[in-house]
Amino acid sequence: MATLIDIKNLNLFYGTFQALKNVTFTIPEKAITAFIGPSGCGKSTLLRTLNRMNDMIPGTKIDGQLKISGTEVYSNQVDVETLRKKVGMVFQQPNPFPKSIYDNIAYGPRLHGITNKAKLDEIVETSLKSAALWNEVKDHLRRSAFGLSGGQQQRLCIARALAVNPDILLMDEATSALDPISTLKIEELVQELKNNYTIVMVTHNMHQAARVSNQTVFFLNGEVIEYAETDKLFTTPKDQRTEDYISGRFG
Ligand SMILES: Nc1ncnc2c1ncn2[C@@H]1O[C@H](COP(=O)(O)OP(=O)(O)OP(=O)(O)O)[C@@H](O)[C@H]1O
Repeated sequence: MATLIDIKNLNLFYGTFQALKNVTFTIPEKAITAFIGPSGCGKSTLLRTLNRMNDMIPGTKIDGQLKISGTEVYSNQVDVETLRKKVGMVFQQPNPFPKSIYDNIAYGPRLHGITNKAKLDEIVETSLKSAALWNEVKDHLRRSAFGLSGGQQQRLCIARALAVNPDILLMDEATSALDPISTLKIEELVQELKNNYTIVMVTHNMHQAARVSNQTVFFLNGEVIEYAETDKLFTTPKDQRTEDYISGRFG
């Protein structure tokens, strides 16, 4: 699998607190990479560096290399709007806009200058189909997104991210607020999406990482302890700390 994201000696500080320490690994394209580790180990921080969401946190300092498709993400030349279009994000709590289902999906494309109704209709349909939601909502696209169930809202948020045609989808514990059936649906959906997108997911749920991902990265105290194919990491971890974590001895 070709490398899409190349991280080398990445350090991140919140003020004087160092949240990421010398992080080095690569993320392959069109695969699912899971970040696991105990609370506070830096998983979400690293995820947010990938589309520069940390830029919004005052006092954040970052050094080292973070390249996506060979381009340094933290270079002055990078247009953050364009970066965030290419690197979409789905959060823990479904966060649809207070708008109709249709307008939630059309929001991003409109922002990027698409006004043609037929084109928007097509994007809405394709995105909802890709997020496995179309059949459930196609007859009431003008209804408020708030009328959907939590699991449907999360698939709507995935559809909204897909509508601007990203390469990468970041998922920050995107199923932790959902019931088991909705979680399973999203896990199945993510398996489909990896055919066309590179997925990076933070999960607290080791079973989910083991079920869904191709690669797993184990973090502890801001450091990458182990990075391996998911099967290998869960069956024959190389580091004792990984073994202790996956066997439930801490965290
Ligand atoms: N905005 C912030 N300002 C200061 N410190 C922060 C900020 N965000 C996170 N941290 C600290 O950085 C460390 C890493 O946090 P992060 O949220 O990345 O961990 P995490 O592994 O995703 O945790 P969790 O699984 O609980 O979400 C923690 O010690 C946290 O307290």
